[in-house]
Amino acid sequence: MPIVKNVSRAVSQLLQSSGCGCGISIVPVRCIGVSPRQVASDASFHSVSFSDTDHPRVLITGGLGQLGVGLAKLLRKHFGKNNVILSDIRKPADNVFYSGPFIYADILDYKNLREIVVNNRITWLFHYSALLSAVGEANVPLARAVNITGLHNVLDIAAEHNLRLFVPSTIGAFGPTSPRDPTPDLCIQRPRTIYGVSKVHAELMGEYYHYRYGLDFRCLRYPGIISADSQPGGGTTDYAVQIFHDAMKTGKFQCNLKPDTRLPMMYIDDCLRATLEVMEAPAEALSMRTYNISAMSFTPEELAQEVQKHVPELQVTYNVDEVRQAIADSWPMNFDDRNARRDWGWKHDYDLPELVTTMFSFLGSDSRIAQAN
Ligand SMILES: NC(=O)c1ccc[n+]([C@@H]2O[C@H](COP(=O)([O-])OP(=O)(O)OC[C@H]3O[C@@H](n4cnc5c(N)ncnc54)[C@H](O)[C@@H]3O)[C@@H](O)[C@H]2O)c1
Ligand SMILES: C[C@@H](O)[C@H](N)C(=O)O
Repeated sequence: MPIVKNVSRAVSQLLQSSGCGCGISIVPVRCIGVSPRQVASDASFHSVSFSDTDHPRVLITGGLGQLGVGLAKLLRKHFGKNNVILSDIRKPADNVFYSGPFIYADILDYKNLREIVVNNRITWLFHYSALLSAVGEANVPLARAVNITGLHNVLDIAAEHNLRLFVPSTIGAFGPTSPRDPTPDLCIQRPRTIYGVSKVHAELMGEYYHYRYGLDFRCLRYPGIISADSQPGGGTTDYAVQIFHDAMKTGKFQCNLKPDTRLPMMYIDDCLRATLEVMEAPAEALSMRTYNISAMSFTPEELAQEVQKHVPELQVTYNVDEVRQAIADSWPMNFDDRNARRDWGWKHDYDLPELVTTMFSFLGSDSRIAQAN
């Protein structure tokens, strides 16, 4: 296809997908000839070969954490194995490496990331790299670099190459002065962790690039995510995954949050499905670019009671981690996700009893397989 046709289709896609509905005229970055990084107006736009009938070409950054491998699996089912590239700075396990394309990508290396996007004709980018709340407090300079500088690289590359960009935010983007029960989409956001500050920054920068440059930025604020086959990366909600493993292995669980600490949570399948759904939603359906999504809220005590229905002998003790407790006490207790439900039909499948049953059936079959081997 001639380049001129490609570019004009890209521009019209970009204009259609801007969908801000705010009455402000959008000038895509490429039309004004100066990108946020001062890239020449004729540089590297040939990656735009994705039309509505094609599958997107996907890159996932930070893909070896709790969520990325599951996301790759879901997207590969929809778009084909070779259209979804998982990336990280860590070495993948054999089963991950052999399940589809994997590439080394450090989001702090702008040129490396740009080369990957260009050479692989990427059209959709899921930006999962981050340091989570607890590990972020333990290493603020690194969290600031990965979560803020890394995001800047991703935003610029996405704007230059006309990508559809998904960046997850979190319940951690709210703070002690936000309304906590429930927390709406739009309210005061003054988080007190570097993680939360960087996520508010990501929400605002993504929306700014959308309105300023027409970037197709989409963002969901995830609750704490619970998964059976992947480990959390150092957050405040990690206890809600660990309890299942300890219940199965030792029958004893020591919780690092107080028994009555209520936080929004979600099963990983709901989270990843929501992510795909918001990326596939028509731009005109999105009245906002950053949405809360919700499924359930519970306290450690309530989770333990539900777990004890499956493992009655489980003993739970509490040894509160002051850092995590202070973080949890500043976060939403319940999330108001009415806008996501109204705009693009978000609906969760898993509530607390279903989550617990699903976790045990997964871990149970997993441990039976391990014992048999
Ligand atoms: N898991 C949750 O409960 C949850 C909840 C809300 C939001 N989120 C968000 O979802 C995303 C994925 O979360 P997760 O739980 O999988 O995180 P994780 O901590 O498990 O994984 C993050 C990954 O980022 C990678 N990374 C670190 N520095 C990097 C760099 N310089 N370049 C490239 N990759 C780098 C790490 O190696 C790691 O594999 C994050 O942005 C997180 O903030 C997660
Ligand atoms: C909530 C979420 O962002 C992450 N699991 C954390 O606790 O930091």
